[in-house]
Amino acid sequence: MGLALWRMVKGHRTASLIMGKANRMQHMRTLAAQHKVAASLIAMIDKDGAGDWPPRANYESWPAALFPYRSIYMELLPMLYTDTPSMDDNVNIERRERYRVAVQSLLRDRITLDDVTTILEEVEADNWSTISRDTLNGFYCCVALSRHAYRWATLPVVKVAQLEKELDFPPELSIPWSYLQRYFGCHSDGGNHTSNVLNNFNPRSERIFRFNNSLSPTIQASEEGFFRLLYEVDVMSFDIFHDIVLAITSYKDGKTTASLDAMRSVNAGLRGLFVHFNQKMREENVSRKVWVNYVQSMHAWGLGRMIDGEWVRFDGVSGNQILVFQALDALLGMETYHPDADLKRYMPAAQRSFCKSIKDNSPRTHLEGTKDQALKAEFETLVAQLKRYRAAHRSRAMPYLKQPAPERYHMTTKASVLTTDPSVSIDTALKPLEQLLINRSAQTV
Ligand code: HEM
Repeated sequence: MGLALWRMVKGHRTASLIMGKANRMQHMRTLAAQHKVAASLIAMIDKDGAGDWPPRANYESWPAALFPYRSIYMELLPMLYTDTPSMDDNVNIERRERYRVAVQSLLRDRITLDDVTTILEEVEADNWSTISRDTLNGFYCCVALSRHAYRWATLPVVKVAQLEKELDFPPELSIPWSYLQRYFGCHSDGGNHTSNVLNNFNPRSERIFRFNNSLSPTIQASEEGFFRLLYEVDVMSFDIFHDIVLAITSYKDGKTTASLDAMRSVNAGLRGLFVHFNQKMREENVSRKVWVNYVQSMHAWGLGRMIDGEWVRFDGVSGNQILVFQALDALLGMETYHPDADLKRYMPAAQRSFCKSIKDNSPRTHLEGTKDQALKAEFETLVAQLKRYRAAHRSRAMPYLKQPAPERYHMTTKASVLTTDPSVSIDTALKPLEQLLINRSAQTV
């Protein structure tokens, strides 16, 4: 099902509920005055989303002080990327050095850091006269991706880059990042799903930063197809968030039938999302042959540093940071997939708050006997659907990770390098990650 067809089906399924995104948004704003869960959704939409969901990211009206960041990334993409990575470490070390020196020199020449920090100080003081929230989102994406590009400095990822454990960033990339980390309440040195994936689309759903400049149609289409699939998951999620809030607040207000309608709508929304996932996570949309090295590479991280006497290695961007699955798990009352420290590293504060508020207010544990029988059944349907989704995700995802990529060690964005031992097979190396997925499915009850 394409997004257009999904929109038609969705219009039909929500007939008994509030129609149209603007009306739904307005209704949430009204509910926010009385219900914490609605208030936390609105707070998230206003802060991370710049007034919408998926987040709005503006690439048209940037303050002059920030604009060079964008042009430097674009200008140096041909130096960052190659279709045929070398198997020679020395060649790759040289390439990495060349890219980093070029970045440092352009940043130094074109960026006036004081002007950048003045803007970010204003944001910190909640003064939006120089930059709008949607422009800040675009800038968040740009700095995050520029940091990922600087970190790898050779795409596809190669072994010498994977062995790097620690890295100093140029001040133009490190100082703004600490402001952005504070503003979004998200502490990883690397980017996250919001900064790298969602904010990389403008309001016309066009993707701004690409990670390859290959002429290969398969590489181009797979990069586009994969990130568009992820973005569209969040396009579909807005209605699910709305319906989750409606299910909770209606129940609290004693309107059991309205709560039941909303839960049915949550399940219908997830069904639509699941169909979309099944149709787009396919060879013709995202090729297995190129995904691991040409699509996923950029979003890994795998660098660390000492924090309070402890070595911390940060993960890269993973599907595990997608909000809707965390929101649905919270509605079921499940523990979070991420431990608390990881949540703070990889999920913006407003998104964490929304999920916590769903969990704190979910009616599931209060459902009683025959009165709430139908609602209980809808929760069971949600469990079954999520389990089905998790099984499908595992069986679709694993073959992508098992494709040969001789220029690199086995790696995933979460675990970084899995092993440097050539005698360890990819199946063995991936076992612990596959186990995580199996465990999550078993915890879905
Ligand atoms: C080639 C594509 C993909 C691969 C290879 C892949 C691989 C993985 C792996 C290995 C994990 C477990 C480790 C971790 O937490 O990062 C994971 C987790 C996860 N992925 Fe994916 N994934 C892919 C695409 C997707 C897509 C398209 C979605 C969403 C539509 C998604 C959603 C998730 C979620 C929600 C989790 C957390 C576990 C859970 O809640 O069940 N992934 N993925």
